[in-house]
Amino acid sequence: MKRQMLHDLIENAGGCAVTDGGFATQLEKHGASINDPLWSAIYLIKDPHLIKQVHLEYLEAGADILVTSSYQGLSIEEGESLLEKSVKLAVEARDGFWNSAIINPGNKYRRALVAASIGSYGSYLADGSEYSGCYGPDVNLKKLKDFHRRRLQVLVEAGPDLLAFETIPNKLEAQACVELLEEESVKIPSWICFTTVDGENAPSGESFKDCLEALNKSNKVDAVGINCAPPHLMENLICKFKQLTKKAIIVYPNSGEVWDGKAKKWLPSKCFHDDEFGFNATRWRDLGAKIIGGCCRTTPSTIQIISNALREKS
Ligand SMILES: C[S+](C)CC[C@H](N)C(=O)O
Ligand SMILES: N[C@@H](CCS)C(=O)O
Ligand SMILES: [Zn+2]
Repeated sequence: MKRQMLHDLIENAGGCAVTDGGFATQLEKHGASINDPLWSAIYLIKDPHLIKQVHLEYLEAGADILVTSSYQGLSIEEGESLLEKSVKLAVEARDGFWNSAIINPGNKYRRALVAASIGSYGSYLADGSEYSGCYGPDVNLKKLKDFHRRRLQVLVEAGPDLLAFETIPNKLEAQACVELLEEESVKIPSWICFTTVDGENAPSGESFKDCLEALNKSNKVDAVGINCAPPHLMENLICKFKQLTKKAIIVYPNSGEVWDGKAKKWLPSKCFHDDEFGFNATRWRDLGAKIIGGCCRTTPSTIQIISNALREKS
């Protein structure tokens, strides 16, 4: 049953599954220029092969979940077909990789799931507000639902295994996402991830207790957690979320660099190097995280280290 897919994956992975790392970051490692309102989705037009290659690199590194390149961008005419294409490319990468893996007697991989990325309204605004939570007085629940509805419909129609709401910075948008999942009768699992700056609250200043209220009440939400926040904040947040929800907890932090929304670049800050992700991933798992990966400024080598650490016999 589709609804069970995410929980089955977690169980098959021994209680903690690995999601992939920064998608745009890895595109950039290949020389891509993503300084565009569509962000990584621009490569759906410019170079779809590169999109598939990045997915394959994350699969090789041990990712159990691929997040599609649909984080930003439906604001252009061909937006709908691009969204479909983002799912198709990830599914093709997954299927090709899996068909080769299973004929290998020493296969150590699991069949990965494809999660359709739905970035926050703030990411579309491209003003850094996915890290501030400040959408201004004109943004209400209806506006956020109107913004997300069509993209959600098109992505679900394209046939991913699950939906990944990413970098949600406030309670209102979390509520909009849940209401849409209910209204659209979405049958596949979903996760909703928040950003945070202080490691205690959502960027808007609202408590995670408040932000999680609507999510906890809905059986359309399978996992909740944090993405694209500094890794040193994860321990405290996992403990906090354990008190606030019975849902599976997911963390996929960035490297610790901070996004400057005006200058459009990552600024150095308190970072984890790849080798620190291994030990920390085992800590996060032991504290109760059920899905662990990386976000911006992490790469397949980060995911390889996480995957190796989580699969080592303890
Ligand atoms: C994950 S953030 C760094 C994505 C980019 C941002 N929304 C922008 O368009 O500038
Ligand atoms: N899935 C997106 C998230 C950005 S915060 C990416 O990895 O580029
Ligand atoms: Zn990120």
